[in-house]
Parts: sequence; structure tokens; C-alpha cells
Amino acid sequence: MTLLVVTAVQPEADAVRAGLDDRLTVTAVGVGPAAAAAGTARLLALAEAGGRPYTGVVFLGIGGGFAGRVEIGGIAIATRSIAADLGAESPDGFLPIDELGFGTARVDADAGLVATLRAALPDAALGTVLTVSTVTGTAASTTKLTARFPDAVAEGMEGYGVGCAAAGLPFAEVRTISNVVGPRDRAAWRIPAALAALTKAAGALGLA
Ligand SMILES: O=C(O)c1cccc(C(=O)CC[C@H]2O[C@@H](n3cnc4c(=O)[nH]cnc43)[C@H](O)[C@@H]2O)c1
Repeated sequence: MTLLVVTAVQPEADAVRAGLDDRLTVTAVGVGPAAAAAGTARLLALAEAGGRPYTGVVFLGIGGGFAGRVEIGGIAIATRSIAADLGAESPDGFLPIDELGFGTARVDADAGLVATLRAALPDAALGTVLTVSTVTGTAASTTKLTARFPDAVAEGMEGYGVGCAAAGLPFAEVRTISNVVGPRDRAAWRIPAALAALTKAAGALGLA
């Protein structure tokens, strides 16, 4: 498989590069679903136009972990990436786009990629990884998300966008945990620990 490996920002790409073998390239495509989708789609299109198409896409980056599911410094492997805030607000609560009939907020991870990643990262948490445009920062929002997505293990801002750009190519999202999803506490973020775990997680891709 010729994998395109993408991250959100350059420090993540640098951490991933430290764990990758030379066969794979890694590119920072930007923060948030729109930038990540656009950047990933451009890289895929350029490779295809150049006659050297990628055959799979993996996003690696730091993320927030849901309490009790994955610890800070731990690793989460997405079984699916879901845009948690893609839909409509209503007096009766949030209506996901899937219920509105305008498409889906969900991208399933490739089973083969997930199996490879799980084998290489046996301690990783497995489950839904949520994509948001606004980092969750209150207990109330956290409660709403965990009620809607009881199998959510982590939260990020790019996975769904990258999965959309993959457009049916095998896709996977891996998050290393920098913080607990909940009331904003910037001082509690452990970005260096999450970046170190990214380097470890990247080594798994050499098996893909
Ligand atoms: O709130 C802050 O002061 C703050 C400080 C440092 C970083 C941020 C971010 O918003 C980083 C967003 C960036 O990192 C990913 N990420 C990491 N943790 C989370 C999270 O709990 N929820 C969503 N995204 C997270 C994200 O994918 C971005 O690339 C804020």
C-alpha cells in the first residue's frame, strides 16, 4: 500500500517523521476539517496526476481523550471518524446530517489498516474518534457528546475532513492523547507527551 500520511501541524509531522521509515512521506495539511480536507485532497490529486497515486490515507495527530477510555500519552485508533457538529440545531436537540438526508457525518476506517495498527499498537484504545470545529471545553458539552457517542474514545479537528478527501481510499485516523476532553484547562495539556507517542504510533505504519 502506498500510504499518504498527514498531520494537522508541522510539530506533529516532525514527530511522525521521526518514527517513519523512508518509504513514507508525511505532510502537515492544517488545523480543522476544511483545511485538512483541502490539503489532503490536493496531495492525492497531485500524486494521481503525476502517475504515482496513493492507495491509502492515514491521519496521525494529537487529540483529546474521553475520560475512562484513553489516558494522556495514550493512543486511540479510530474505527470511524464522525463530524460531531455536522447537522442542524433544533429545539429538540442536535439533528445530525445523517438524519437530515443530506449525506453522512461518518467515515469508516479501513478494516485492514485498523487491524495492522492494532497489531502494532496493542494497548491503543479502539472506537469512534469525533471531529469537531470547536475544541470541547465544558462539562455540559462533554456530557452531550458522550451521550450521543458512547463508544467515542477521542476528539480531534481533522479526521472526518481527511476521510472525506480519501474519497473511498483506505483511511485510518490515529490520535495520541494530549488532554482530557472536558472543561478547558490549558495547563493540563501534555503536548510533548502526545508528540512522543506520535513517534511511537508512526512506527506502526511501516507495517502497513
Ligand atoms: O485551548 C487552548 O488554549 C489550546 C491550547 C493548545 C492547543 C489547542 C488546540 O485547540 C489544539 C487543536 C489541535 O490539536 C488537536 N486537538 C488536541 N486536543 C484536542 C481536543 O481535545 N479536541 C479537539 N482537537 C484537539 C486538534 O486536532 C487540532 O489539530 C488549544
